[in-house]
Formats: sequence, structure tokens, C-alpha cells
Amino acid sequence: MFKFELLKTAKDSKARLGKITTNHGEIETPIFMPVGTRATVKTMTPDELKEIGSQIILSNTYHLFLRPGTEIIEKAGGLHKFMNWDKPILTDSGGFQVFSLSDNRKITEEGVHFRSHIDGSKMFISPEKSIDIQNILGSDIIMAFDECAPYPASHEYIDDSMRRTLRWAKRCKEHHKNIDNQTLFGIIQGGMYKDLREISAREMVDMDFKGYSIGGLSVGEPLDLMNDILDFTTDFMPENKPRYLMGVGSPDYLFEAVERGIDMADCVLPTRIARNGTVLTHKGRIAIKNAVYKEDFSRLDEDCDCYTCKNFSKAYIRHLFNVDEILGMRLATIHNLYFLLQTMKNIRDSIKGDYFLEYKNDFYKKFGYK
Ligand SMILES: CNc1nc2cc3c(=O)[nH]c(N)nc3c(CCN)c2[nH]1
Ligand SMILES: [Zn+2]
Repeated sequence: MFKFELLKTAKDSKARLGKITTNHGEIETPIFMPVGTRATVKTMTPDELKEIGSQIILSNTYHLFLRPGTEIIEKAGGLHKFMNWDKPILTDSGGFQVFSLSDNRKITEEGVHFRSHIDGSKMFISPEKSIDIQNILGSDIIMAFDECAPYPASHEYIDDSMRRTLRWAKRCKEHHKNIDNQTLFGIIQGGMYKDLREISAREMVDMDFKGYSIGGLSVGEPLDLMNDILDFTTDFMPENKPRYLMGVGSPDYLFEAVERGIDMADCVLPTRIARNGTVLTHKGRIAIKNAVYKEDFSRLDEDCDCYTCKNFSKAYIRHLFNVDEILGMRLATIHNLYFLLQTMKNIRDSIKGDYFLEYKNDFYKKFGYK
């Protein structure tokens, strides 16, 4: 079962409030999705993820296909059972990871030949193979197999890549048609070229997917270029279907995306930076390993009531990082994820109460954004 309800659109921006219903529960949008690439959101237990407010998590076809392999997950009864997560799961199709992780890959019409980044063995993923793997994983929302083109890239390269991704999307839709309980999203490409974005969006919308991602962004381009392409592209996307911006992001990227009509986003940022001691706070980012926190017994963030902020000081967390104690990474991860998830809840409340732009400006001033 899959349903998207558009509950409200802001008067002074394209920000919108929505609700997605899946077999594994409801998702209030706009939503940030923590990334659990290899069937775990690093250092977090499922209960801790629920405790901080995670409504849905991401996992990944490429990684799970390589390790532990689909046979084991199939024997476990699917990914929800394997990782003991009973809420919604979205899996990415492996396209992005093949291009960003493996080398000497060869793109053909059929699919992508590449070497495993683990042991160098020869591998191949096609649109059909990606759908089959995601079907075995049993995720609630699955992605079409696409090429996330590099940035920068020529208009010619992006044109070829985008049209091949359209042909792959058609094959994914064909191959997926009799798989119930899973919802397939199309991925709009087109690089930083508005004419190609328009073609991709129109053709994807004609294929009538139940939701759409905007791919090929957050690939190193400046924020204002991403915003410009995003603002242009969302205008071609149906109002009554979810819009998912892939690979975003930090608080400012999330605010900018919501303002331009995005409902869903995912990023490894909060969990990745937490593991090296970078903490998101309402006064900007702090590097907790810094000696300045040696005797600072205040909580990470005065305005945060997460488990970490309620129970531990900066000095203690700095100590944990300094002596390489795993608890340090866990406490920083709990805080960073809670910070982003709470910010998204505040964003939903601000759309509900018609003060989204005020909330954004207030947050930017405190966080130190321009
Ligand atoms: C960090 N930036 C970023 N950009 C992405 C683009 C795609 C993209 O264009 N396609 C796919 N399939 N995934 C993407 C991802 C992975 C999302 N978890 C991206 N991540
Ligand atoms: Zn906190």
C-alpha cells in the first residue's frame, strides 16, 4: 500500500506539508531520512533511532548485494527482519554507488559492468537486476536504476546519460509492474542544464511513477546552482506525488530544499561528521575534540533535549573522542540525528502555522548562515 496526501502548501514559498502511508507505517513530510547503507545507521540501534524520531531509514542495493549478498537477506525474510527495523525502508538502486565507489566501470545500454570495491571481482548491475535485488530486500520504497552523472559534465554527456537513464527507468517500470507492496520512484536527471532537466522531468512524469527523486545534485555544485536547478525542476513535478532530493544534507541545504517544494531528503552528513566529532548545534558546527571544551561541563547545545544533551557534558564527550571511546561516536550521532530530525519537525510545524520563512531566517541567524 502506498499513499501520499498533500496536506498544505505555504503561501509565501513552495514549502509543503504531506503524509506518506506505507505498509510499515506513516511518514510525515518534509522528512529527513537517516542513511543505513549496510543495514545499519552506524552506531545506532533500531530503538535509539525510534527514540530520536526516525520515521524511515535508507539502505543500499549496491552494498547489500556485495555483502552479505541477497541470499542471506532472503533467508532472513527480507531487510526489515534482518535488521529488526519495522518502520519504512527506502533503498537506493545502486546507480550512485557504482559510479562513486567502484573503479574501471563500463556503462552499456544493458547496464553497468564494474569491479567490486571490496575484492575487485567483476560485477554487473542492470535496471532489472537492481529491481530484483530491491524486491528481495523488501524495502517499501525503491529507486529506479540511474546514472548520477559527474559534475561538471558537458551538455552532450549529460544529454546521453539522461536519455539512457530514461530508457533504464522504462525498463525498471516494466520489470517492477507485478511487484506489490513496493513503490517505485523515478529519478529525474539532467545535470545543471535546464533544457535537459525539463526533458527528463516531463518524460519521467509521463511514465507515471508513484513518486519522483531529483538526482544528479549535491555532487559538488555550489548551493545557489543546486537551488536554481531545484527550483526549476520541482515546477515540472506533479503536486500530488512525493518529491525526494537525493543526498541532502546539512541544515541550510534542507531549508532551501523544503522552500523549493521538496518533501524527502537523505544524507550521510549528520552521522558521518558525528563519527569524527563534528557536532551540529544552534550556534553552528563545533569540533568537540577542541581543547577549548576540556572543562566545559555544559551540554552540546543549550536548545537541545536529546539523550546526549540531557545526560552528558562537552567535556565528557570530548574526553571520549580523545581516548577513542566508541561511546563518543554514539553520543554525537544521537545528537546530530536528533538535531536534524527535530529541525525537520519544527519545519513541519512552521508550515502548519504559516511561519516557515520566519523560522528559516531565525534559524539561519542563530546558526550563523548568511
Ligand atoms: C551526497 N550527494 C548525493 N547526490 C546523489 C545523487 C544520486 C542520484 O542521482 N541517483 C541515485 N540513485 N542516488 C543518488 C545519491 C545517493 C542518495 N543516498 C546522491 N547523493
Ligand atoms: Zn542534543
